[in-house]
Amino acid sequence: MIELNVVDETSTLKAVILGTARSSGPVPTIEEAYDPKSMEHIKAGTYPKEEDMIREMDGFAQVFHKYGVKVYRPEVLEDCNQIFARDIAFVIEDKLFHANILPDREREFVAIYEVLDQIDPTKIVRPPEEVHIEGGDVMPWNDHIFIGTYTGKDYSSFITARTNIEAVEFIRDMFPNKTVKSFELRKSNTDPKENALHLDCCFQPVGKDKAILHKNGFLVEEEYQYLVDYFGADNIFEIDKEEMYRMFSNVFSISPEVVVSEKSFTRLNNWLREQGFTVEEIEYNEIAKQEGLLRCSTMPLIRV
Ligand SMILES: NC(=O)NCCC[C@H](N)C(=O)O
Repeated sequence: MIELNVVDETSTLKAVILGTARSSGPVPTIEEAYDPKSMEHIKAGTYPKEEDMIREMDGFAQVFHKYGVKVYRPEVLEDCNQIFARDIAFVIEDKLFHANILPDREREFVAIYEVLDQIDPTKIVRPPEEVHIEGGDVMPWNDHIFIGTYTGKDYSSFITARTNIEAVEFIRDMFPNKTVKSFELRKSNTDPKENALHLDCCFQPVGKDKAILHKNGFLVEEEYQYLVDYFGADNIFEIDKEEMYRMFSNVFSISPEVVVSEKSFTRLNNWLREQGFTVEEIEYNEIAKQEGLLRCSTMPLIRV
């Protein structure tokens, strides 16, 4: 049995699901794309090739092996994009939540049955249908749970809005002893530089008390300020629009000391090293073309 345990973003990782780029299907049409960065690359003829994405994900898997992390991969479904394991489910404490994800992505969940079969069924929670939620928007952080959301009346017009107010209330009810803090995120169906697809596209804690943050990803200044005050301005690495677009906030922590990052994120990687982190640099810029990076490709099961 897998004894689920995740209470933060950075404790030492013991078991994780890593998505797969195998059989991810033909290049989608613009109508089939569900994020603006993929759309941009479809239009430009630069959509990533499957073989390149497989190579990048294999590089990520090798880092996990180096650190003794147990890695589960989804069963490969034919012509199905299963790269972003993060969004289909998430673990808080000892429960795995089956996300009510964008309908276009629903098929991805069944493919992790190998993991589901090893979890006590009473620990698997399916939120009610009206609760829209994706793991990229959910971050347990000790006595807090941070959640990205969008509550505008035009919610349904944004394919980039994945977590609604019902989700925030649902998580609040599930964890009455935690502070559930929600953040309104900036959404754009067409401009990836003005779109925080998920909370992890504009914010992520690293180490024990630091965070990467992008102000323009937040619609409400006080909510952005909450994070600055919570971590302290000196502990924040603020990224600009271009860096958000390149997904600087979507690195991934293997422990409070070790962060996996993209090789080309020089400014961030230097800052991380100055702060005393070990930075495991890998290539991931082809996957980045689909508006997701390292955190998005993983679904932690056990951190201790
Ligand atoms: N947590 C994340 O930000 N996941 C990235 C998902 C990217 C994918 N193209 C999507 O739009 O669902």
